[in-house]
Amino acid sequence: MCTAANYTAKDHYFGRNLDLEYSYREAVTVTPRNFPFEFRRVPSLKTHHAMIGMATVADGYPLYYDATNEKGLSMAGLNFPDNANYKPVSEDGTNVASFEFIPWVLGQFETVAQVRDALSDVRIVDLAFSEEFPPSPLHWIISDRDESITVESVDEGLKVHDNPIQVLTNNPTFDIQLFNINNYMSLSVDPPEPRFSKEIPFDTYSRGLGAVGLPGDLSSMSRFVKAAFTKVNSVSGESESEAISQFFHILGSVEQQRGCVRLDDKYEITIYSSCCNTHKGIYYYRTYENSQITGVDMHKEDLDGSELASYPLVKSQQVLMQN
Ligand SMILES: C[C@H](CCC(=O)NCCS(=O)(=O)O)[C@H]1CC[C@H]2[C@@H]3CC[C@@H]4C[C@H](O)CC[C@]4(C)[C@H]3C[C@H](O)[C@]12C
Repeated sequence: MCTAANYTAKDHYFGRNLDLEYSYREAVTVTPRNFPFEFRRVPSLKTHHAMIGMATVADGYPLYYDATNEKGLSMAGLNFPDNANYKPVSEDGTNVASFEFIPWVLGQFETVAQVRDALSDVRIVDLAFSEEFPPSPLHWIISDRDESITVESVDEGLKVHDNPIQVLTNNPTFDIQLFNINNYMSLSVDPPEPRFSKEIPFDTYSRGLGAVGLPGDLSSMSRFVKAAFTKVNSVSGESESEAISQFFHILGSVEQQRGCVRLDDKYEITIYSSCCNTHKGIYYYRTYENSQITGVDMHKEDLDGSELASYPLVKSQQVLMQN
């Protein structure tokens, strides 16, 4: 399970939690403009927009989980088991393999509007990167500063949903996630007005009563509602420090603590949380054990080069002793 979100203060921020019980050796990876992107069934991109994000690099190829390009367009893949349906390669249309989708989009486009147009003849095809990396069942959120869409390749074909909440989690399909939000329309950050009955002497004995009913469990529908409530009501100062702190608190509202979701002999945890300043191209992250925010600035790399730059995650806790 995972959660992705957007937040806008002075700059725009995009990031996600990766919730899993194991790690794929992910690293913060910058792909410069002249790294040759070869694709299986669509023309390669010899030059393209540079991008930064979290990836497993396999045979020199960045398998991105989430990334942002130098124009500020961002994209993340989140688990979508049983619903994702990738298609066989066809003679017509634009056949993009699921593992190519992030580089193919971020390599060429600057805005969600451009992506929406381009997707009209795209089919996500069921080609594997390798035996070690078969296709994962994913759906995607694609965002710029102004809007987000959710892209789902399902039995009926490719669905592109507007995502006004700018949050994505996992199952069920996005139309159901959006509909489910209706159940929570009366939640509020303000103290409630008693409307239950005039007969009962209600007492606002605690702060926060306006949002009683907001789910707190870690299921995917509940995380969608919780992250949406936190995100749409979020307030912060405009400085980088205030904005990224707020962003990590939005993701923190749905993070997974070890022990709460059991998978056979393991537990699902939030392996990392990321927050990219999409304007500055700085990718910040925290890991389950490292609460310190670590950053990688894409503009410190040679973006006209052709070699990937990869930064393995700093995973151990950074404690600042004060005496
Ligand atoms: C598993 C993760 C989602 C986390 C999640 O939701 N976990 C709940 C599991 S559960 O549903 O609760 O059981 C997803 C998110 C992004 C994915 C990578 C995308 C690039 C690449 C694509 C290739 O084709 C296959 C390998 C590849 C490295 C992918 C591996 C894996 O699939 C990643 C990490």
